[in-house]
Amino acid sequence: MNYLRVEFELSEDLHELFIAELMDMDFYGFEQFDDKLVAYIEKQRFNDSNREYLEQLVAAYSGDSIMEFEDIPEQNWNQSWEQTIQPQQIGKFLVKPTWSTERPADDEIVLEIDPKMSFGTGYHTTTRLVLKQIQGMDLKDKVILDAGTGTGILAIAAIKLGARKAIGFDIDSWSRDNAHENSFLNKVNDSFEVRFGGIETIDDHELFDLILANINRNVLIEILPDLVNHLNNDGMICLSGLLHTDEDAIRDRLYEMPVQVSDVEREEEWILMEIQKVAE
Ligand SMILES: C[S@@+](CC[C@H](N)C(=O)[O-])C[C@H]1O[C@@H](n2cnc3c(N)ncnc32)[C@H](O)[C@@H]1O
Repeated sequence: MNYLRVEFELSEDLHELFIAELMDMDFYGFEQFDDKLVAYIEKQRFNDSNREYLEQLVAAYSGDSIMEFEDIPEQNWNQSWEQTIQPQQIGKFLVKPTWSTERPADDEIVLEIDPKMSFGTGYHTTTRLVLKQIQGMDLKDKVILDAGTGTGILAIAAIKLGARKAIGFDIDSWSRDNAHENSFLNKVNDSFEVRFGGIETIDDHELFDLILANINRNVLIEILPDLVNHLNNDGMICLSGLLHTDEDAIRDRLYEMPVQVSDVEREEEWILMEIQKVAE
């Protein structure tokens, strides 16, 4: 499979906004520099109308700045991608690729994540927000749903915090394979089941103590009623992938559902909303 590398000459303050737009268009990996944003997409997912849309976006936000396209053969992709992935400490987690020799501190929980093409290196603020939110939770024996699992990083973290079982689903086949690989790398494959598809892969009778969903506003708004239906009594949802401008739309959507917003965490442009089930 071939990939397209798109380089945007773009000041840093516009990166988060563009990343949100690009994620909606199925772009995956992002590299951020002071004055440049680089994004990757499977070539077959990119067509002329995507290109036109990007041109309009760039024109609207950064005048006549430059956008460059480059084809990347798959073989080179992994090499160049791997070089950009460095270990990262996020709260009590050390997120690292297998090729890094960094050693964890005694009390750190290691998440070995080889991201390849899947989103979820821990570098993105939306992933970090969830990891920080769950690190202090008592997840012993809990059952977790990870909606839009990507690399599987959130499900793997939850299991390492004591969860008994996690189910992750993703509509992207590369993510499905990568989450599966990462479940073996972290030796949680007995407790982590990865499903290929959307919320319909979860049977009506399957209930969860904690649902983690780092996707994006439109998908979350669509699947929120299903997520709430799959919550145990006292269950909780962490929604991420939301910009602070999305908060009202999510609150409107929750209206008349048996839940309440119990916390909102903010970092840069992004928010995490923690939602708690309440007795009906
Ligand atoms: C922002 S990434 C999050 C990945 C990972 N959970 C993390 O926190 O780093 C969103 C993921 O959701 C997946 N996704 C997008 N729309 C989806 C949908 N309708 N159902 C399931 N997964 C979806 C994408 O393929 C992508 O892997």
